[in-house]
Amino acid sequence: MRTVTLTYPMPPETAAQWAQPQVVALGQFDGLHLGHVSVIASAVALARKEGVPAAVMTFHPHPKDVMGKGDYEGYLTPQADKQKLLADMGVDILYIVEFNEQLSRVSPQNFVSVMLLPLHVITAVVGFDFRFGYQGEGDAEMLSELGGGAMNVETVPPFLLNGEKVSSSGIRKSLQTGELELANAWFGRFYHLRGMVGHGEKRGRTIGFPTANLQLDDRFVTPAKGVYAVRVFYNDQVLHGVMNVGVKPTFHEGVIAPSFEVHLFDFAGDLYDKHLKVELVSYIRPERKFESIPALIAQIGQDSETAKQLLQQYL
Ligand SMILES: Cc1cc2nc3c(=O)[nH]c(=O)nc-3n(C[C@H](O)[C@H](O)[C@H](O)COP(=O)(O)O)c2cc1C
Ligand SMILES: Nc1ncnc2c1ncn2[C@@H]1O[C@H](COP(=O)(O)OP(=O)(O)O)[C@@H](O)[C@H]1O
Repeated sequence: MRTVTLTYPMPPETAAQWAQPQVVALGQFDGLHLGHVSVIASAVALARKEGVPAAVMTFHPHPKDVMGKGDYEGYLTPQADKQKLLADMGVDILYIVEFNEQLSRVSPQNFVSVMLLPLHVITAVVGFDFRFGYQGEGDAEMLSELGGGAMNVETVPPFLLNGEKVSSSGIRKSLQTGELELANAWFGRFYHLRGMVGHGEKRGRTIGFPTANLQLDDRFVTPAKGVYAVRVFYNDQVLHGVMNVGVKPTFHEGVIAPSFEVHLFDFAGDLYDKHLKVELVSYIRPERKFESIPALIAQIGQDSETAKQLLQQYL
């Protein structure tokens, strides 16, 4: 897959370089959940049928990150993850349009005439609720009108799971309230975090549970505070473990930034500065303050047993 960064307005030489008959799926696609997958799979299938490249056009940073008041809660699939997942889906070209104040003011007309038609897009594939252009004035119907005869528009209906519409906002809410099962079902895979192992407070080893403290690679959506059964990808190995997301109220009175710490089963070794991918398989319990350190140790022991049971099916 080729990844191409575009800015508005697209310079003619850039358009000339990438202009070719192509099918383009348009959208933010943060999460690449089952709904997004159905839009992108439709685009890939259409492109294969027409014998042209399958492209995705998305925006970065997330419009809410740019337009909000600094309250954006992060990405479900940061850029690097998005690229990998899209390549795995058979996408040939990923256009990342730089989102900024200027782009937010572009009319639907100008977006289509400056960013789509010069690329010779033959079909644009969008989800049923796709909006574009200044204040979201444009929808699929307008996209089709503005494309004139040059560009078809295919609209993909909502993807339902147990009668509910799969959505990024629903996934964010589920992750933040500990409804991990629902979030994972809507993703069609396990939610994961990625990061380098940094130094913590060096207490873990003294209580019999060393924990690798993750410094996240990007601004991931923070899942609910608490304990998770996790699968950890380290080099070529898949290891099982238990993760605590939280502020360690047993040891800290004030508010500290949440930490993401993983205790790996059947592992001994140095993980500092190593890169881990951590898949969140099950939510076990909320984080809480313990009256004593032995009580916390006993609970972590129980959490580990629970996690081992839950992860058994993935051995
Ligand atoms: C499975 C697990 C569950 C945990 N649960 C809690 C908890 O409920 N409350 C709490 O204050 N700390 C909890 N912790 C965090 C420990 O307090 C922390 O791992 C320990 O203080 C070591 O921190 P360090 O790695 O920074 O040295 C948990 C840690 C693990 C691995
Ligand atoms: N089973 C294990 N799970 C996680 N980390 C381990 C394990 N065994 C050894 N380690 C190492 O120990 C470190 C964690 O020890 P800990 O005392 O909790 O220190 P820190 O507070 O710096 O995280 C990890 O970063 C890793 O290098």
